Amino acid sequence: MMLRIILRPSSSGSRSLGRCRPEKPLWRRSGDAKELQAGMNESYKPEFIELKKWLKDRKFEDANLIPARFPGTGRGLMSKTSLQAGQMIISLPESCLLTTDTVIRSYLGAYIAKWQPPPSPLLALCAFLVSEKHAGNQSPWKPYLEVLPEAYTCPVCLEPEVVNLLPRPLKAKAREQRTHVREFFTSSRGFFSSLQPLFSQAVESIFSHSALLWAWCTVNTRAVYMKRPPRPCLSAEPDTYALAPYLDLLNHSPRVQVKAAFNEETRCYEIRTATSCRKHEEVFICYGPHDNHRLLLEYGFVPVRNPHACVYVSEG
Ligand SMILES: C[S@@+](CC[C@H](N)C(=O)[O-])C[C@H]1O[C@@H](n2cnc3c(N)ncnc32)[C@H](O)[C@@H]1O
Repeated sequence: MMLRIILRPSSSGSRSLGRCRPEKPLWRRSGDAKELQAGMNESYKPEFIELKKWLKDRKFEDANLIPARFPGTGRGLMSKTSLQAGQMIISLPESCLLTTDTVIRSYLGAYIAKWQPPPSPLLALCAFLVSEKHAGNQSPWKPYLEVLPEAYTCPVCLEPEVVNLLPRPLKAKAREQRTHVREFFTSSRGFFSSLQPLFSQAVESIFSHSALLWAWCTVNTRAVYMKRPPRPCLSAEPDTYALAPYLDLLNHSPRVQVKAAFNEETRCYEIRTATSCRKHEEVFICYGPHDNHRLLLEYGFVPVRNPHACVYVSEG
C-alpha cells in the first residue's frame, strides 16, 4: 500500500513501489468475464463493523463498497452497484489517514523531536504502528489495527529455505530486502531505547525485529503515496507514506487504471475509476505496471495473468 494505484516509491529505497500513481490516468478493465468471480460478503464480521463505526466517527461513510473474500485474490472490496467510468470509488477524509503528521502530534512527537540524527518518516510511522499495536485496547487506532494482516507473504518474511527456492534474480533481491530491513532494525534500536519512559515493559521486547518487520511490511504493502513537506524533526528522506484505512483493502489488477490523489480542496484522498465496474464485482486498483518479481517482492503475491510479466535472463 502503499497501494499504489500507484502507490509510492518503495520504502526500501531503490524502486518505485506500487502505490497509487496519481499521475497516470484511470484504469482499464480486461472485460474478461471469466476473471470476475463473486465474493463472499464479510461486512458482518465484528472487526469490519467496528472499523465502519470508527470511520463514521471520522466523517467517512460509504454505502457502496463492502469487504468481501474473493477466490483468487483473497480479501478485497466489492461494489454493491455498478460503477461508471470517471466515478469516484472512494473518498477518504484526512482525519482517517495515518501519516507522519499523526505520529508527530502523538505522544511520540516529543521523542522524535529530541532524537538526533532525526528519525526517517518511515521509522516514525513504523514506531507508531508497533507502539499502537502494543497498546491493544487502549489504542484509538485499534479498529484499523484489528483488520491489518497478522503476517505478510513478502519474501522478507519467508524462511531462508523458502527464499532459496525462488528464481535466482528474485532470490538475490529478496536477500537484499532482508538485509535492508535487518539494517533498518539495527540502526533504529537507539531511537527505540529513547522511548523507554513511555513503557513499563522493556522496549526491546516491544520494538523487536519481528514487530518492526510487521510494521515495515504494513507500510510497504499498504501505504498510498501522499507527499508531505519536509520537517526539521524528521530526516530529509521523502515523506510520502499515508496509511488509508478501508481504502487499503483494494486489491491490485494490472488491467485497471485509476486516478488517485489527495484532494487539497476536499481534504480527502480520492480514487476515481476510468472504466466501469459491474455490480457485485471486486473493485480493483492498479499498484503500478509491475512485473511478477516486483509484485512478489513488494506485495507478496503474483497475479494470475500479468501483461507486465517478464523473464529475467543472465548475460551468459
Ligand atoms: C493494499 S493490500 C489489499 C488488501 C488485502 N488483500 C487485505 O486483505 O488486507 C495489498 C495486499 O493485498 C494482497 N493482494 C493485492 N492484490 C492482490 C491480487 N490481485 N491477488 C492476490 N493478492 C493480492 C497482497 O497480499 C498485497 O500485499
